[in-house]
Amino acid sequence: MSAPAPSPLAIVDAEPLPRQEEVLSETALAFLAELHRRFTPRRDELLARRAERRAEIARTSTLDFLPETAAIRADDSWKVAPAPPALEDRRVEITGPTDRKMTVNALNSGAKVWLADFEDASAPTWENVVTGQLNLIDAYTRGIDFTDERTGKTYALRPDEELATVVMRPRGWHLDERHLTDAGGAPVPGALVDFGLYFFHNAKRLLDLGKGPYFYLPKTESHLEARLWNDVFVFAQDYLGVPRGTVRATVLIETITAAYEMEEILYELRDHASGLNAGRWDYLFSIVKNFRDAGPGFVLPDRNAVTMTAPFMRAYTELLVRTCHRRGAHAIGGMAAFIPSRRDEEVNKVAFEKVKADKDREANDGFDGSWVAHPDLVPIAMESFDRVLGDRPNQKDRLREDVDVKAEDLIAIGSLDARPTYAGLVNAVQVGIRYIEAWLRGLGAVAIFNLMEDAATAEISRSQIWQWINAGVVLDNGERVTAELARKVAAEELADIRAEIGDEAFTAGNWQQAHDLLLKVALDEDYADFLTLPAYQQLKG
Ligand SMILES: CC(=O)SCCNC(=O)CCNC(=O)[C@H](O)C(C)(C)COP(=O)(O)OP(=O)(O)OC[C@H]1O[C@@H](n2cnc3c(N)ncnc32)[C@H](O)[C@@H]1OP(=O)(O)O
Ligand SMILES: O=CC(=O)O
Repeated sequence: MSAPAPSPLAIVDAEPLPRQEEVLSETALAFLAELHRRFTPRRDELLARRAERRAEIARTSTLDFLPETAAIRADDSWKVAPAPPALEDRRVEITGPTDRKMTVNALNSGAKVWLADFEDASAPTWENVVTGQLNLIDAYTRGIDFTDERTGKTYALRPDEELATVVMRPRGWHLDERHLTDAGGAPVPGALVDFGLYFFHNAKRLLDLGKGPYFYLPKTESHLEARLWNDVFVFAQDYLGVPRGTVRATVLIETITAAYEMEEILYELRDHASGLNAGRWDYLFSIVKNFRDAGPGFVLPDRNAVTMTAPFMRAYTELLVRTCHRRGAHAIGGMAAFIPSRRDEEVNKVAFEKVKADKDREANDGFDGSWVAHPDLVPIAMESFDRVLGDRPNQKDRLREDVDVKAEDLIAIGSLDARPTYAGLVNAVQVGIRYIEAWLRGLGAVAIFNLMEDAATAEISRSQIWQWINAGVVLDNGERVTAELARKVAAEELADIRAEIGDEAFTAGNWQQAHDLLLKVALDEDYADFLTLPAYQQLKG
């Protein structure tokens, strides 16, 4: 029996955008409708499984490798598909949102790869969702060059061969796109919208350019979610008549549950997998979120005091490199949050030193490449990886058979010496308010106190406040963290911001709203799974 015709999707509650018909064409929408019809029910089931698993963690306060997939882990015979030429050498990857300027700057940055971000570095306004897709199409058709009317600066792409390879990051499974609904009024998952539009418009064009439709998959919590992505890829390739195996996906290992299923995730995606990435910030968020009520042994100190050399973080990255190389996949390092400043030499010096130390460690540990958040950091990371890789495109031959990570090593959180501080609480509140305010203005990534902040880093801040209150943490100054203390600190921060930027700018911004939202997601007993879920309800556009 043939499948029923896809229900038409409606664009709802959205002002028309210039050139939107180029992205939201009839044929593209029919493809999205088909993706939605086939895969959203399974997405819904998998979200329900997430909740069951979290309930299990709340009951047991532990995690282990899965007994039912032991045979996959024990089987030495399988490998992932060989990397396509454009993804053989990934020694430096720059990340960032897909606005027009960032698109040109990232492609020109000298990095091997650009993670074009529709996820944590992008607030999902309809405009960002649609024009981000247009910018990528314009980049591939070489129609993106422009002059910034505000500054008069002109932006033009360098010749083809020097451009970074794009690996596009769609939204995670949990976020819906409220501006696209089916006949029953149900929204289409943002992941399918972002993936679908990008794949539909660019897959063939990218093949003609000698590249391909490459993706970063965020916030995956299990190998079953990876299986869903694999099925989406198979269907999408067949639909467009593109050979199976053309898509390549790099999975972010950035949830604590996925860390126990790295092998299985690669196995599910083996015909489409090209690597794993150590998404450290979401990983910390996931640890706090999942063990938020597991007692004092799971309380993390101040966010900025948890470094990649903490034993449980090291266990995670070592296992990731070992797993990838055993299976022929690239292991890609994470984001050092220090941002340089073209105006402040001292800030620059600190950023360069910190990023160099981070990238040196990753290169020495066997990673094949790593992320930077800013073009001025590309040469720093390049040097770290050039030193170790030389002329080789990667170091997948370093199998790291010396690595032996046990289940308990990944959650040995109590092994840290540092304890939460009052300054850490203040910083969490400051970052939370300032980040949410920017997000409500449509900015998904911002520099705050010379650190890159995005949805993942802000999630850690608000979750730590929640956890510290729940665990009755006593800070270094002797104060117990309570909801009242958090409210007092937030009120002080709001007053400080008003004094800093003046009444006019304060009123023009979303500061009170951001303050209220932060307190909601940090204090509500009913912990929101993602801060972007309630924030999206309030996002205009
Ligand atoms: C945990 C995770 O998920 S990490 C991945 C998600 N996060 C990100 O991708 C963050 C990426 N980084 C950024 O968005 C930016 O670097 C920010 C917001 C942190 C700082 O940006 P700015 O304040 O514009 O920095 P700054 O003023 O120093 O920028 C200098 C120039 O570099 C450009 N630039 C800065 N970062 C980037 C980037 N990541 N990609 C491309 N260009 C960039 C700016 O556009 C600017 O260009 P211009 O000179 O033509 O105007
Ligand atoms: O997405 C990356 C992370 O560090 O989080």
